[in-house]
Amino acid sequence: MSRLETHGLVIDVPGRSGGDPLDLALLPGQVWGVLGPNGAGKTTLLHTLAGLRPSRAGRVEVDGVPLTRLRRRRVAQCLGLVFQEHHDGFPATVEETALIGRHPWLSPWQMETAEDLALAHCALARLDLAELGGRQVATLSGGERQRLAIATLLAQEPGVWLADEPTNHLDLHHQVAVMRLLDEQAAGGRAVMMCLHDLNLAARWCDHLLLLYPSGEACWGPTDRMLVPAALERLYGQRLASAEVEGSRVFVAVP
Ligand SMILES: Nc1ncnc2c1ncn2[C@@H]1O[C@H](COP(=O)(O)OP(=O)(O)OP(=O)(O)O)[C@@H](O)[C@H]1O
Repeated sequence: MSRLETHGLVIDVPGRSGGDPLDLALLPGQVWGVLGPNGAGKTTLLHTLAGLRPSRAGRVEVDGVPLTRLRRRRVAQCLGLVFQEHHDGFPATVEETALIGRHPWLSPWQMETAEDLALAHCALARLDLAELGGRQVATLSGGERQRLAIATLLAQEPGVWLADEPTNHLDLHHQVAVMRLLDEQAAGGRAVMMCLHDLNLAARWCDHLLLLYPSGEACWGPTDRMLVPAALERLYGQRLASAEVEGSRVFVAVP
């Protein structure tokens, strides 16, 4: 189980002069949603948290240790990232791709063990991909490809899940299944942060929200304190109507 913290973190969004410093604590058991309009910096934030991009100021810490001091292998054991776009570098099957999730746990040149294979199969089955193990990834549909990315992270077993629009390309059933999976990960002591465009998924599944404005302004806190219609309307530059449905707040954009 890992704890991810930022101290005075200013993400490096090209062309943006400033940005509120972020002092976040993503704790085991928490599910954070990152909301903001296109270009606000959500992906940049996730990539910065994963150590894939330098920050402009401040630092990211995993379990109290600056990310920059950790070896990449250790980072990959602690943090897992579902990318918004999937680029397949070389031809691979679904099973081989899920097994990549086990690489942070193997020594250099070590072959995957039967246990690694079992974990990959279990992850594929959890994402309804058991039947597709032998298929080339390039032949998958968009939703299948997205579920494979999540299955690969499940096989990786990181303490912190960073997911960039995890419901991209997914039908309604699989959207709920993936949100339930992320919720279970948190219930099992992992920490989850995801970028979302769907306010209703954020309201239903996230216990904390970070609102990123295009200016670089940011605010964060428990979901019930952040789902203020006026603040959300300012965030998106969009009028919203809201209602309570089965105990959840639901938002609809009003043309
Ligand atoms: N390599 C780059 N060169 C120039 N501009 C970049 C680069 N990477 C990101 N940007 C810009 O930084 C801004 C933030 O991008 P980012 O992908 O973090 O936004 P986002 O909030 O995730 O958006 P979306 O909701 O569209 O996914 C955007 O305006 C984007 O065009």
